[in-house]
Amino acid sequence: MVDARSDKAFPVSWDQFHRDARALTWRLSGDQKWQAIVCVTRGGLVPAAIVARELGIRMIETICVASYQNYKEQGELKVLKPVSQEIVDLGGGEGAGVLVIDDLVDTGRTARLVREMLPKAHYATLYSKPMGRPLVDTFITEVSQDTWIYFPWDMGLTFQPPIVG
Ligand SMILES: O=P(O)(O)OC[C@H]1O[C@H](OP(=O)(O)OP(=O)(O)O)[C@H](O)[C@@H]1O
Ligand code: HPA
Ligand SMILES: [Mg+2]
Repeated sequence: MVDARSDKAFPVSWDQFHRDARALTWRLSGDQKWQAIVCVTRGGLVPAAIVARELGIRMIETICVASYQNYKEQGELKVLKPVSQEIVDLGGGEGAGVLVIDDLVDTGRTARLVREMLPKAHYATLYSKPMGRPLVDTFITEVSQDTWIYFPWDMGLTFQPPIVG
């Protein structure tokens, strides 16, 4: 489980995730009226649902990318479905007025690719690591590069042996 990339664990409960998603929404709820949310699947689906509910946004698009296989190993970045031209053209083009939501930025490779498609969009994540941070406009919590974030949908309740005994 421990490797050079991530020897610390940052487990996030459903409660914490929900609180962080609401905190992100507060930061995004200023004067700007978002025309649409683009969520980066699959990790962006859950935060996007919460943010969309809080901001009253019903225009929601996906961009489907995959890169991490076998957990923690990043492979080739694959775009399985790009964002539609209709969404790119909103607000005058290049994604202006569009809010991109993902669960986190790590190396920033995913964010860089999405930004090429939507250069004027606002990129928001719940969590960030130092390498990806320059690519995000708004985020809630930063963890170190060698930390692995465990999302609630990837975990379950397990018995913990007593500390003594
Ligand atoms: O900054 P990066 O190093 O590119 O990593 C961040 C991306 O990695 C994860 O997605 P993943 O490709 O594992 O797919 P998933 O969302 O379907 O889990 C995460 O949800 C981000 O989208
Ligand atoms: O720290 C992480 N946790 C879960 N998925 C990820 N994908 C890239 N980095 C991470
Ligand atoms: Mg993802």
